[in-house]
Amino acid sequence: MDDEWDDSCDMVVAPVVPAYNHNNDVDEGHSVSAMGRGFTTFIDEQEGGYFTKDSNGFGDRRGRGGRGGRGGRGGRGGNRDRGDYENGDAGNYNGDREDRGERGERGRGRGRGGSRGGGRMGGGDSPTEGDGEVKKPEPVTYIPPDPTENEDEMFGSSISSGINFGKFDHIAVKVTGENPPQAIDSFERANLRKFVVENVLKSGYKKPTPIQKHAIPIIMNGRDLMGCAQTGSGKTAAFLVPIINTLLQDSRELIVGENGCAQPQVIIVSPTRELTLQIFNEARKFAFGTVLKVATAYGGTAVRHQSDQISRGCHILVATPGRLHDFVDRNRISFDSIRFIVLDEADRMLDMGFIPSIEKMMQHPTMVQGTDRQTLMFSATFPEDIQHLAGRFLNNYLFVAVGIVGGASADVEQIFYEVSKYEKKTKLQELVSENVNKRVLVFVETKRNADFIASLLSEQQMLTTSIHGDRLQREREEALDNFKRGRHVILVATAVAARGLDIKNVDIVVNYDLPKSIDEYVHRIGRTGRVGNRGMAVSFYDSEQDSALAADLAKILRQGGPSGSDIRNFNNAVAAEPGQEPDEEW
Ligand SMILES: Nc1ncnc2c1ncn2[C@@H]1O[C@H](COP(=O)(O)OP(=O)(O)OP(=O)(O)O)[C@@H](O)[C@H]1O
Repeated sequence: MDDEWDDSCDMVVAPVVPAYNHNNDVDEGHSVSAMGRGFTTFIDEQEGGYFTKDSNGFGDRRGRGGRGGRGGRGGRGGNRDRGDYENGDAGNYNGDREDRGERGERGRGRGRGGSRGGGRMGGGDSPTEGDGEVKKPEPVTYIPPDPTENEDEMFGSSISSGINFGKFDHIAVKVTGENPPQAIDSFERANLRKFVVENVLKSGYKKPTPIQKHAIPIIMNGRDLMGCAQTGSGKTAAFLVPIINTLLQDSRELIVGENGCAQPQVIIVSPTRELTLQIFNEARKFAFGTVLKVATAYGGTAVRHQSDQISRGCHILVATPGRLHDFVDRNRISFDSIRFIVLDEADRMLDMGFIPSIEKMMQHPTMVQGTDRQTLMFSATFPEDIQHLAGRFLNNYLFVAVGIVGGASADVEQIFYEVSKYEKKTKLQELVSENVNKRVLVFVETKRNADFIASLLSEQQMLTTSIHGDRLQREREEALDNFKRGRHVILVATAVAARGLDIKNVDIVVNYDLPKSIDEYVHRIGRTGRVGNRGMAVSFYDSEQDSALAADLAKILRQGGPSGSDIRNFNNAVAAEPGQEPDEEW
């Protein structure tokens, strides 16, 4: 029973901190004052129409979603990524102690003051109610739908490559480090096993992208890797394909220890639950038809359910750090058999919010030596200070940079409107009415504003939903699914949706509020214009709020990246591709 599981939770209770008097609830994963949680335009399927409610969009279940831990403020320069990597998936070991962030599932219906900061496992996820009384956390009962077994559905999830896919070949690639292996130029000639090639081809991949051309042989040759390539350029397959191939080529016994303690051979960690779920589905796809078992562990879901799956043994575990540590602390997972560790969105995973979790994993007593495993890190952005940190976990690694490290996808047209905060609403309304039936992803800074904007657009008869850290996990997954399937054409999101999510046909990304860091901007606009498809990003620039970002934005618009190259200054940096940087029209 989940209850038992949760009761035995070794929770450290943070000291009671007076309610933080936040301004309009910047979405850092802490509590907001009471208000409806989440907004969705209701789709009345029976009637075939829709109606809207100005409630929380979920009938009378008005309990607040509680809080997760503080998302951990970005390391560099203060407010970096102060977003919604929330509900405790971010760092501070609140982990899935984050589950308690979901206690609103039972609808307590009262707001709570947020405890800011946070010590170990307390962080923003203290079980105190603001009155100093310690409440027993309610267990999370959400069991996500079983992953599809339908082959068409499984392989149909990819975004089809677009008109500019061929131009990937013109992007300069730099590979630095000792003895890089030769890049591949086709999946068929990459010495991959039959099943793996079949699964790649069934996914609709005809040619590898530049990061895949380099990362696949590097990983198959047993090397560690830091890989940097623009958003939507196939980094996920760049690590999954060679890992799965290696697991099949050099198979090892799948071990489940005493009391169902699983020993995965691969751990892939990512900063958000939705991204974790997406990578899990990708891994299932590339491992389809093989003996490999893939499992997932992420917060906001019933622990027992995931625990049962994992205890059957898994070669590959895709997890958020919080839930991963919850399982590790309870001896449900150990690192004794690890062969690969992957940090996806690695710069985020090594940022202040997550670094304690990553260190905890890397230094865990059961973790194999760095030289006995491969450690792989991927992101579209990789600031130098984070690269320094990353170096601690890597062993004689190769660094692959496709194009400019931290550069924006050249397939995204970037448009800016200078608007004051009072004009934003009208401008957004105009924009969506000029783009009826287009799929629009709107980023806002606060959870409260996400709901507000979603309800505003719904009043305009736009099928709109929202995703943010105050929504229950079930609601978050439903919102994303409805947006993916086109049942809702507008998704209003906080930063929780900024990284990694691969959604077909996102026509326009709107930065209703610009983010605080340029890297975050690059990730957000990268939700459109993926795999050679064209996309558009419209940003509302408020000179009172956003001037600190202006210089970096100008750089990005000139197609320059903010973050440089391999910090190790290898002399052997080679432009591995003959091509030049793409010209203007790119
Ligand atoms: N070689 C390929 N040919 C065609 N499509 C591909 C290829 N590789 C990946 N894709 C598809 O491209 C899309 C983007 O891939 P993916 O999500 O791995 O990008 P990413 O580089 O990780 O982006 P982000 O930085 O935003 O996380 C996916 O739908 C994926 O299935």
